[in-house]
Amino acid sequence: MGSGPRLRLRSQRRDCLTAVMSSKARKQGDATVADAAWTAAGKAQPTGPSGPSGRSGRVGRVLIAADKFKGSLTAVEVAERVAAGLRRVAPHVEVEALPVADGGDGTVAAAVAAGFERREVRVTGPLGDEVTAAYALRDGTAVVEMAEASGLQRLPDGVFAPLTATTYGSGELIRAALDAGARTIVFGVGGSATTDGGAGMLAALGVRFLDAEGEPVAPGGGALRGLATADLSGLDPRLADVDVVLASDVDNPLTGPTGAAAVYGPQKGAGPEDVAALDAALGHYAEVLEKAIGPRAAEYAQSPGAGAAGGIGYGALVGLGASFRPGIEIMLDVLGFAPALERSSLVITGEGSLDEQTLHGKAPAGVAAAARAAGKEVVAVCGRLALRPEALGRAGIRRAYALTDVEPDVSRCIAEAGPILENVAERIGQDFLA
Ligand SMILES: Nc1ncnc2c1ncn2[C@@H]1O[C@H](COP(=O)(O)OP(=O)(O)O)[C@@H](O)[C@H]1O
Ligand SMILES: O=C(O)[C@@H](CO)OP(=O)(O)O
Repeated sequence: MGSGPRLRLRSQRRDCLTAVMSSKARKQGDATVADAAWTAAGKAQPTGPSGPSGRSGRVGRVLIAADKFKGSLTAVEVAERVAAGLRRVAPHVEVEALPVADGGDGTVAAAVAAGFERREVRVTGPLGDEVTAAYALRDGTAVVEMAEASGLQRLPDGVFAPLTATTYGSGELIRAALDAGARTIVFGVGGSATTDGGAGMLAALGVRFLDAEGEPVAPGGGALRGLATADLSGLDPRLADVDVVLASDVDNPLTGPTGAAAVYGPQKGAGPEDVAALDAALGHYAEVLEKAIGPRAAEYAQSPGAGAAGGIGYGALVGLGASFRPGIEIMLDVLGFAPALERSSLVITGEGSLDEQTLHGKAPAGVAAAARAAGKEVVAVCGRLALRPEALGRAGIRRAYALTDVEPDVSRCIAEAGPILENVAERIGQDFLA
């Protein structure tokens, strides 16, 4: 496995959303300016809670670094609503928004909110139809999100295709990033409709996957059972000079009981027989690749992240020379989280459901770990909360605020997520900022 690129943190880069919010804050009077000066001096006041309410006295800039609430709010909307609620009770407080993502769907949107340029490309969707997908580009770094081309969100009418869905479009997105001159590609994976081991992606980048008759195998993971040879000689030569970082929030191997098909196949519509067929097909695919490129192909199949997004992690490790990094970790670097953290004293993170999964490398856990290491106070917002206070505390989250605390009817929480989140943010403002 190659070593990952050293992405430099860009100091003081303010994102578009932040600029909007800051200018709004400035309009609210001198108090904000005074507060901004105080935070700019980098002298974050001690933020330890001073009472049962968690009120911490004077808090400097607030950093909102939350992921989306899947199914109800994008990460940008979460940031906007939280900022609006905070302002109602603490208009003097300066707020900075840095929507985050962990490699799955929403990753390009987070990069764009942080100032990357959004580039759209027509690519092949999971069922072979054309879709418009976007990647993000800034200063030679491209953020490519496989879900943009090959995600569940791309299935027309939500009809699953566990055996036939292809990652070909993800390869086309990578090709577009290469055409644009990217030197580093952060390849965010997750939220996929596919279980093809990344064969479609590699085919789009020049690898030939042939059956016993010498014909290209059909798209999708199911057809990999009939794979006879893999020819990597036509792989796009530009990949040799580009650092590819596999950004994933899961570290599953390619196959077996914790592999791509067994764990994530069912959420793509795979029944037990499909799971068995896909698992066998992926195992066979790895054997064919081992014949083509040697034992490292077998080693990669066991590597963390190989089983991400239907095995596209494996395809990226084997074919693109990618290095694996936990998605939220690399994305925090890409988004410029460290400097934003430094100028803040309270961090608000969150996602739709704060649960056990959150603790295993999802965005709020990554944000909280980094913020805690920097001695910052962290609270979380979420649609639903399924973690006990002790578990939150271990993750570095002082308190979590759920929409369902305000509105017990979950369907209303989803339908009216924005206004309810503003109310929740008001409570945070009262507890920590007023
Ligand atoms: N507004 C909301 N109110 C209550 N629950 C929500 C809301 N939005 C999302 N959720 C819950 O969060 C789940 C999505 O979790 P989330 O953490 O956003 O994504 P992931 O699937 O990556 O874990 C939804 O299935 C739903 O249960
Ligand atoms: O696409 C997938 O197979 C899974 C794992 O990578 O994604 P998510 O974590 O979003 O369920």
